Amino acid sequence: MLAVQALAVRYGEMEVCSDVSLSVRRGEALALIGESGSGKSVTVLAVTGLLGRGGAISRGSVVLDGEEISRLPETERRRRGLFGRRIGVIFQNPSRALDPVFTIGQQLNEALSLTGLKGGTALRSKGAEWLRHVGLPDPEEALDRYPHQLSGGQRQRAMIAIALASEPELLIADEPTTALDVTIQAQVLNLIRRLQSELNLALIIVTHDFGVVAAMADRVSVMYAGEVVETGSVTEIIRDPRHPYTRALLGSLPTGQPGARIEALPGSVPSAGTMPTGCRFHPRCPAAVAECASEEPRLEAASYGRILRCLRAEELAAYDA
Ligand SMILES: Nc1ncnc2c1ncn2[C@@H]1O[C@H](COP(=O)(O)OP(=O)(O)OP(=O)(O)O)[C@@H](O)[C@H]1O
Repeated sequence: MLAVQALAVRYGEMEVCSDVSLSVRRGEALALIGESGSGKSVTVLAVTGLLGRGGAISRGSVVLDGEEISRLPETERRRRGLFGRRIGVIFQNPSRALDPVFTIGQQLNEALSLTGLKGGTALRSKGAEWLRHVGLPDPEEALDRYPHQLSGGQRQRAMIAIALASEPELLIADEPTTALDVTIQAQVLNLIRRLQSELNLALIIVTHDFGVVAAMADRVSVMYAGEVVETGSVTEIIRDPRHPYTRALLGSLPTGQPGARIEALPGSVPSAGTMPTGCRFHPRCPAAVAECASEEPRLEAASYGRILRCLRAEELAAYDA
């Protein structure tokens, strides 16, 4: 459904994504994980044509269902209905995505009319059906409410209903539950997963939480400093992470043992102006050798069926074996 190949994105002079390759099939869920600032959101904005002022795709390709869309200007991509119609997006903060001056029903109508549905009664009953689908209490009544008259969890559900009402082929959820209570988080994640499977959607879920990855996704792409560094099946990556960064991410999870030490990864993601030479992760990498500081690793298929960006991938795998 979506194939992003060697994508680079700039804001003015700053290259904020340098080499992002990922793909997702119909009916499949891909998680995009990485620390804050690794370029996850920028990747999503580039795909949807929402980079905004000063932002542009500078290299690479974005192919949506066979059509190359990265060369289209942002406005053209949006006008042709790629965003909203073929790609549904759920943002971290529903207040950003929902328009405060229109009722939930009016916003649902707009999405539904993209599918060709017309007529007040038909729109209203379909709108209520969507709200019921996402588990909103009193859907009929909720149609006439403004976003501020709903709770945070309800707003998130309404946004999911609006994103799906236009019947997109690809759903992108960017940290869809970060702003919610943990109990509501689980409900909303289950809801997204259920709808994704019922509607056979391609799903990209952006997160920095491996728990979310495990619960939601079939495959995962790990991002670091504007690049994808490892891609593979969720089960395999959680059981046997290969890239030193993925290992560090998984190693920094609390184990649940009282008093157990959490292995913190020292330092932070470098920013666009201060990228290290060679491998971008080398200054923080416990496995780095001299070569890592000078040679840029490419994203390559490793012999054991994983896609990795690490000069020492084969060597470390042999060592582990
Ligand atoms: N509008 C913008 N103008 C300039 N730089 C930007 C803009 N938006 C993002 N960036 C930069 O792009 C880089 C990647 O940001 P992005 O928001 O994609 O990270 P992220 O991985 O989604 O982080 P988080 O988990 O915190 O959302 C950051 O260095 C950020 O400062």
